[in-house]
Amino acid sequence: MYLPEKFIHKMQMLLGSEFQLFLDSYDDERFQGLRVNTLKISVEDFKKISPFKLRQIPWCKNGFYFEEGQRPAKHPYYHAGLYYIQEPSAMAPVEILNPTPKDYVLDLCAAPGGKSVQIATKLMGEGVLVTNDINMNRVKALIKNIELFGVKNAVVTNERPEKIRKYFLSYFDKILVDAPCSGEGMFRKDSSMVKSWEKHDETYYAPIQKQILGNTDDMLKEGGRLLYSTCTFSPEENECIIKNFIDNHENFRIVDIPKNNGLSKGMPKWANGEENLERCARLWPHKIEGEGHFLALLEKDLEEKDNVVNFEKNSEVKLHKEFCEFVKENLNILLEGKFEIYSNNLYLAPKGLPILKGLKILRTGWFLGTFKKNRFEPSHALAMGLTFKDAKRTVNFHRDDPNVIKYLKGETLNISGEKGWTLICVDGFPLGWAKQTGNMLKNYYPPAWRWID
Ligand SMILES: C[S@@+](CC[C@H](N)C(=O)[O-])C[C@H]1O[C@@H](n2cnc3c(N)ncnc32)[C@H](O)[C@@H]1O
Repeated sequence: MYLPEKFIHKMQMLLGSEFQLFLDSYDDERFQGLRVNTLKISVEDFKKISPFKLRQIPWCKNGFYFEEGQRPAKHPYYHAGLYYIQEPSAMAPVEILNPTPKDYVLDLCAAPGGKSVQIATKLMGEGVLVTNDINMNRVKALIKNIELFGVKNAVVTNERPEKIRKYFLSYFDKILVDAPCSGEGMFRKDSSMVKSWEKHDETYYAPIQKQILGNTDDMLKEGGRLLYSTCTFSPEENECIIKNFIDNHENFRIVDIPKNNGLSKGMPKWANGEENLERCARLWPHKIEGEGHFLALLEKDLEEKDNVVNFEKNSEVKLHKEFCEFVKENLNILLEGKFEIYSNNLYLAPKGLPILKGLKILRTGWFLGTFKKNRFEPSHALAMGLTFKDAKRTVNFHRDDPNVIKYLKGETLNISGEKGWTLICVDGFPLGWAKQTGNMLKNYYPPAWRWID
């Protein structure tokens, strides 16, 4: 494949005798992966129903390679949110950060959300995930993935890091900065990255990365952990960024990332010799079955005095009668917690949020639906966060039933049943809403998500 001369020359200087192996890896096949959504199905159960041949990705328990020619994005299970398709190395950062249930986690550069949904599966519905991206178009994809995965405890924002930091002083247990970068590690996966590298190389990205990372320090709790990752090789965007951060933040230290499963050490000599940079990790395409990545895990010391911030709950919203009726008529579960209404949209917010007035928020927890004239219309996100048993009326199709694709294409289904909102499922997993009237199921699958042949 075509690689820019300047890039080849630089990698040759950096890698010396290893360079030829590195270069040869560009002729190897690229690896493709999917990660099982354990909010909806266990890995064991997914393996039993998987239509794809799967092989374990060593650094991610829920992650599997699938073979070239298989098309998991064109399967009803994808529309049921049973997995996320993700480049295998990109599964490593969240595994290393390792959020646990009840953690408050920030994903600062999150779109399109591959790592956010991975964090959400680790939180198992507890704690809070604040997931942000500066680019509004990309935030739309982020919202789609959060909803498809059935994530209920995420707040989605579209803000600059310097604004977010003011709202969340000493709030987060874990922060992920999956920084925008020159993308050298993705050349094999996506050759268009070469073109964008020719426009913007490390000299463009390093100052942006420095600035983004520099805004995270006081959002982290004492003892909290921060993971910085890129999918590029250039030391200027990796070891040098971490060295600069550590030099300016005495209360942070680099935590050693175990060098197993093919992970290699960070390279101190590429950043003026700071020894502890060895504790970072590099994923090299000639050493693992995946693309190039860099990871640094940082921990904030415990001595620092915490800023005292009062994360008071907002006042409870008085629930409209239409929503209470909807729940009574259509669901077998009670929805309890902190409800919030923004421009007629009803949310069930995660517990423990600070007051967020002034931030550009697109989702604050589980989006349940919209109040329309004298009625409540359930959202697609509500359907995706329910299980088969949670709805009073369901229609469950086998994955090979032609009605599945008809439904995903937005067509009306000629099926009779009891009048009312009906949860359409594939093999027991919700796909979305339909409304039964007479002998027809009127389709409420979101137009923007429709199946295209
Ligand atoms: C490598 S991508 C993130 C990929 C994502 N973490 C995932 O796993 O799907 C980097 C993201 O950073 C965003 N970004 C760029 N500058 C930013 C900034 N100053 N603050 C927040 N996000 C930023 C870009 O819009 C882009 O979506």
